[in-house]
Amino acid sequence: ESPLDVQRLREDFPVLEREVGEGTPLVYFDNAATTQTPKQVVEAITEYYYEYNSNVHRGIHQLSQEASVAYEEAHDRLAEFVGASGEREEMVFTKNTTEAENLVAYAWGLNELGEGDEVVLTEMEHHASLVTWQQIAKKTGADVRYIRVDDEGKLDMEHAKELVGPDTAMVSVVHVSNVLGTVNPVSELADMAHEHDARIFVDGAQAVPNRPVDVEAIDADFYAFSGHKMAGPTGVGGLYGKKHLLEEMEPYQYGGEMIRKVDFEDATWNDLPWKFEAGTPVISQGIALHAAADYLDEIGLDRISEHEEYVTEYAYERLSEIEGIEIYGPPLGEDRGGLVSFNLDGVHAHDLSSILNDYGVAIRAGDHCTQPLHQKMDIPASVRASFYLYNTRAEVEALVEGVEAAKNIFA
Ligand SMILES: Cc1ncc(COP(=O)(O)O)c(CN[C@@H](CS)C(=O)O)c1O
Repeated sequence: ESPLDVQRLREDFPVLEREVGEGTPLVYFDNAATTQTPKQVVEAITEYYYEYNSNVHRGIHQLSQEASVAYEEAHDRLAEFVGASGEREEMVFTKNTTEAENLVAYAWGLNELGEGDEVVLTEMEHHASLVTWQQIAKKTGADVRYIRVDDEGKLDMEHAKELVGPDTAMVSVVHVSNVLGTVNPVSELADMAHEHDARIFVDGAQAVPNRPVDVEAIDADFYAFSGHKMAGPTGVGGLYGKKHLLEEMEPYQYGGEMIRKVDFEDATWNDLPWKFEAGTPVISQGIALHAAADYLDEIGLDRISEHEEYVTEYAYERLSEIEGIEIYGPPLGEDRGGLVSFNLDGVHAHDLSSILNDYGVAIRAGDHCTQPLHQKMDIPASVRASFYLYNTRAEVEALVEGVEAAKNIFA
């Protein structure tokens, strides 16, 4: 049984009542790309623009005071949401996970990396991490190494032990793979990195929305996530960083809000986290992200995780019954994210996704921003169904029906 009252929760998401095509009920299974947004979050945005829209950072007038307090408290709330005791000083708001990766790659990587240094990634990294560190390594003369992924889509930890060593300066690893669903042993990798005085960056885009995350228990040096993947709005992401690291880092974007004193010769920087938030920040988005964190905590992330497992294992089982289906990632019974990526023999992923669209099922087909992983798996693309707190086992039947239909058409 699911621990959630899904029918009640679905009332918070009007878009889920949508019909597509010729009156076909929408089955939204593209949550790893972006989740839907509950009324409570939309109302937080509306309330901001109707009642206290203003620029932040302490204008003298009342609206600016109210907006500043709300924006600052949103940082404290998201820090708490991921287990950061340093509150706002350890929580930078970015545009998304990708910008968080770039912030650390530029503000930390450009200064800390050089010839002889190594950045250790994994073969399952998203482009937000893989391309970013690959290009920063080119700029600094550092080398990149990739921890192998085995046939079950899990990290080869023996290989990780070989790669992480005295030349390692940074380990950057995805917490939950957006393709395989693999949940990586990020605490173990953090220990390995720290044994060699290296830093670890954890990409939590597919973890923070779906399971309790405690950055201090992991001992992550940096941890990134996106608001739009956790029932929040687009345009805001979170970068957790250990306070002493953020304090040592120079900003990589300059302008208003991030400065303290400026003269014609030089400038000094504002306190954390504002030092890393140049210009007018993501005000309404950050305030809405606070509402999203409250919404998810009210349900309970452990219950959301349990519900996702309930739907995912059913989808895995039902798809496995279809001849010609190949499912990627760890087998059932292992801890995995709320998604199933697969291919149907003889049917290109894009053809399958368009048939599924005819059945009202919204899934993703392509490389999911992990082209090297697909090259390694020797597949041009994959189809991915990804679930969230508002999906049901009954919806999985529409997915199965669509796959069967595609099989009859194409295979
Ligand atoms: C593991 C992981 N890491 C980083 C990102 C980037 O998140 P942004 O909010 O776009 O910056 C994503 C977003 N993956 C989307 C778009 S490709 C998917 O369909 O899988 C992700 O899954």
